[in-house]
Amino acid sequence: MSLPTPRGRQGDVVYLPRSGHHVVLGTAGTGKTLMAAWRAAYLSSPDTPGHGRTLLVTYNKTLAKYLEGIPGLRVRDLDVRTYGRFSWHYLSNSGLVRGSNILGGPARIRIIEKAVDAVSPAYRGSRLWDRGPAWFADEISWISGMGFTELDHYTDSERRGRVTPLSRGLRPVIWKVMENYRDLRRDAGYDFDWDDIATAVRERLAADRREHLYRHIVIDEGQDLSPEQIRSLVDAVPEDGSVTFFGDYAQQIYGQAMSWKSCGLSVRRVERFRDNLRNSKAIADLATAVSEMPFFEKSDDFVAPLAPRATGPRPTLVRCSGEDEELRVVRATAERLGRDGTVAVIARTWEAADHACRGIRATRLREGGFTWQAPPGVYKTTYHSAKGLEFDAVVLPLCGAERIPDRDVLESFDEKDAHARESKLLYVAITRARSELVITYSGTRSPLLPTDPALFTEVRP
Ligand SMILES: Nc1ncnc2c1ncn2[C@@H]1O[C@H](COP(=O)(O)OP(=O)(O)OP(=O)(O)O)[C@@H](O)[C@H]1O
Repeated sequence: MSLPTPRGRQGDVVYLPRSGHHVVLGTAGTGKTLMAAWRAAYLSSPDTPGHGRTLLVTYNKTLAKYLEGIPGLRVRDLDVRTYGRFSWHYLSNSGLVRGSNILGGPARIRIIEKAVDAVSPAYRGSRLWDRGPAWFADEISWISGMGFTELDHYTDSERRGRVTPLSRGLRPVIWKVMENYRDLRRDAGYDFDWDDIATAVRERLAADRREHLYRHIVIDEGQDLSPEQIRSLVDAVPEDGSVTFFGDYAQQIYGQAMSWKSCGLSVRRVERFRDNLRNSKAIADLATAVSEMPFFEKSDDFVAPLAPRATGPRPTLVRCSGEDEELRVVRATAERLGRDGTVAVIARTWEAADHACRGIRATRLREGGFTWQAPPGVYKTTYHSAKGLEFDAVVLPLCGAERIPDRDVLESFDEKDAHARESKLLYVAITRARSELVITYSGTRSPLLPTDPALFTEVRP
């Protein structure tokens, strides 16, 4: 099957000028991923004047694999990559990374914890140390993502992405933790982590006299790349090349909270997609209600959606007497819906997704596994990894207040920040469903779910 033909504004976006920078914002399900694919295919096609090798880049591996599988994208001059893969390859080809010496995941958190232990005795009594290592990891990611190389840049910056402001007086202390972490990391044999690698890419590009590998870069889910990552992509194309950025700020789930405006993109006008072509009206109404909750932070880049035309049943909210009953409902519902179409059980964590699907056949979508024309069946994934994908039906299990917002996030951030972050994830998860959505909970339902009874059909098993 080939790509659906662009409609209306979509066609204008595919054929935007072949040089310069372009920004396309759109709400969920408006065709950004498809048009990113179309644009990348157009820019790399030998029939296009000014064509050249093109990179289609996105944040998460599952989406990159999904894009790779689109038939129209299997062409010689087009590479589909995650940002991590692009940056690693570039530095590796330049001899600047050895093997896999880029730090990430729990090992990074452990080193940050050691850095906190090393710095904290000099500032005994500070409330800063009440924060968990995940909070420090997030702050260090933010500093790296902004590309700050001097303390002054950090102390003078407006710290976006936190509902609760972070006092400027504490920033030199956090900077010390970051420096200490980087020293410890180097001692452990790691030159970079996945956040500061972008600055290394930029530094290398500035000194690189070789011909540019890519003439055009198309970015999907651009809101999840840090400003420094976007700047590195802008630096990676020649002057007669192009960067096209597609994004949705309502789905910004990686904490950077910065607009494309701070990313080195200079554009004449911003294109906006408002027609949701994925969700039924009832599902889109629920997503809109989530985005209208008081803690859901909306930036200037938020695009108000138009109500979709597709009809479908209202989302079902199943109130269960306990977790055992809830899991029985989730498994039976997923098996029933998976007979005729694709159904994803999307949970907040991998542990919850595996738990919810225990005993049934479900394909785990961790680093791929979901293709352009996936067959009917049950798929399981997390809110983060479902990014960019879509399914005929979605089941969101374990949506009680005990689990959503996530406990670890609540412990690491204060309640306002935690709710702002977690409601974006919930928004992403809800908007993955084309026509059917089932949400289950036991105990008290999550405070992140809207309370308007008109949005759901509420049932007990
Ligand atoms: N021109 C079109 N013709 C037919 N279907 C379309 C068209 N454009 C988009 N769609 C359909 O709309 C749905 C959403 O498209 P897509 O995944 O590209 O949206 P998106 O904006 O990237 O969404 P999200 O940001 O929520 O992941 C898909 O099912 C896609 O096939």
